[in-house]
Amino acid sequence: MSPKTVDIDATPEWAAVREHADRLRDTHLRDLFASDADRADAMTVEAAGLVADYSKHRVDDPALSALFALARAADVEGHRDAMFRGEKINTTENRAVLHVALRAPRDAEIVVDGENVVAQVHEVLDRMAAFSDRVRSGEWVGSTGKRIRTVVNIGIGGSDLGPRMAYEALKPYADPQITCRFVSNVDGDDLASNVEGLDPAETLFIVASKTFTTLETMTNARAARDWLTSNLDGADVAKHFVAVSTNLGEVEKFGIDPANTFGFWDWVGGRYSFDSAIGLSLMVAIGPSRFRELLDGMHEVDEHFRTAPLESNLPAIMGLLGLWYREFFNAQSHAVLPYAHYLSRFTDYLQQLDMESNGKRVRRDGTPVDYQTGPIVWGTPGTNGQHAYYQLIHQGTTLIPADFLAFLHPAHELGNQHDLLIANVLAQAEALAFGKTAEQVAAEGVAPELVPHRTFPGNHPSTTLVVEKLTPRTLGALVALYEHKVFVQGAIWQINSFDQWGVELGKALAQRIVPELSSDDELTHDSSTNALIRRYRAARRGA
Ligand SMILES: O=P(O)(O)OC[C@H]1O[C@](O)(CO)[C@@H](O)[C@@H]1O
Repeated sequence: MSPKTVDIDATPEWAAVREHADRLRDTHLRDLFASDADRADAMTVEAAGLVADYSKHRVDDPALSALFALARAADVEGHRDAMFRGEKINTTENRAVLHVALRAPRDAEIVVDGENVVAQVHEVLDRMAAFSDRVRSGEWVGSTGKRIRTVVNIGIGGSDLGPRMAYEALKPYADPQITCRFVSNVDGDDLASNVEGLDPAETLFIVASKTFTTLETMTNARAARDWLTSNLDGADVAKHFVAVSTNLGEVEKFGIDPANTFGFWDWVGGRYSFDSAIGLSLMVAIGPSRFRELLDGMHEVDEHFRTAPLESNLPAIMGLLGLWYREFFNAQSHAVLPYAHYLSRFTDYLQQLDMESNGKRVRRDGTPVDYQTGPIVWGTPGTNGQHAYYQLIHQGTTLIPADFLAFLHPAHELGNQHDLLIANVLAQAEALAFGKTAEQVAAEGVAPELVPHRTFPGNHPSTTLVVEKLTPRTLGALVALYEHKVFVQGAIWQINSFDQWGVELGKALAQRIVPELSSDDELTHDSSTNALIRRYRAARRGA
């Protein structure tokens, strides 16, 4: 059943949130903290080992109550329950949205079209585990009898970003005997540079594609097969290629043994799929039991999201705070700033999760939105960003709400380096919130003409997420937290967060341009595109 579309910005709850935003527009975080000694304690919530301090946000209790009322007016809880029940809430594709089933325990039951999908999930997980164990133990060998040393995942978007991010994040837990590489771009330099120096006899390719028709992935998969067969005498493709896909027919046509194909289902969206068989490369790297820990961390957050009242529901709180700034404070973007070297790919991953889900301009019923939807998500691990773009967050003219991610224990203890890292993340959140007044600057004896330059306005909001340590379990919990945050926002904005029609036009135009680049056919694009194609034709003919 399709959830009813509500004119959310015409509701009294929306108007009430706007009133609170107007009331608080000129209130400084300094004053909010000064007037409430318990603010930090009251605005800290814990779920599945994630502790979130959201006290450095420009809200007070009445504003938060209005936001929770808005979530209820949008029936966030009803949408959430419909998702968990397996209803086809992806209405434009008539699909259920059940990534939560991917991490459900073996004895759980979620029925879609008469089938308990949890049983299917565990059947595939068991096959993935058996395969991973064979590769990790050296029992799986390539054509010449050598064990596998490198796994190359070929995929793009959701079939790349998740396993790539998690492999980087969990490197300290990975088997040192096997290295994973990730090839995604149709730019031939990606594949070429990634296979450089590899021994094909010890290389296993995982072709990961939900549809098994994606131009980039299929082009790279064919090129990888050519590389294998031309560099390894008598190569047996079946021993060096496995596939992950929902399209088993196309996989077989490619020449991959169905026995070495790991399926998933149309109710798993690409950007919600790294905990399905799409995570096979990760499972090979970290092993099945650690992969299970990751799934358990996700499940713990699923249960929190499913059962906690909105007032203590972490994804709901983060989603509502994001919406507060996006719509009522004109914030265009949201920074995610992990103070963890191994989370180098986390924000890339979140970009697809958030921007492909909520970068929408029509509501579920096809009517246009007349309010802001998904923000631009960006960021890199600290402290590098501090020496690059933090200047703009501190003193620029744009409001950029941020999530700081801090871990109490590092993977490697090197002197007091972890203290230095943590001091930096705490200092940044503090500086952004409270700034430095002109009076404070002047009192330090700064020359009057420099005072404006050295003044920090502050009042920049952030959430600090504190986690014990980056482990498979906590990584899973973090990913599920952001998945559900995106869900909450999409539900309030009345959009379908689970389709991605916006990527289609460019794909279709590229298919049209490909043959034109190597022909003399008359061009019928706009004058700019025509001229650019002619320039390319001329350069390539001269090459
Ligand atoms: O797994 P596939 O089918 O190759 O698709 C890859 C990606 O392409 C998209 O469909 C569009 O970018 C993503 O949603 C998806 O993750």
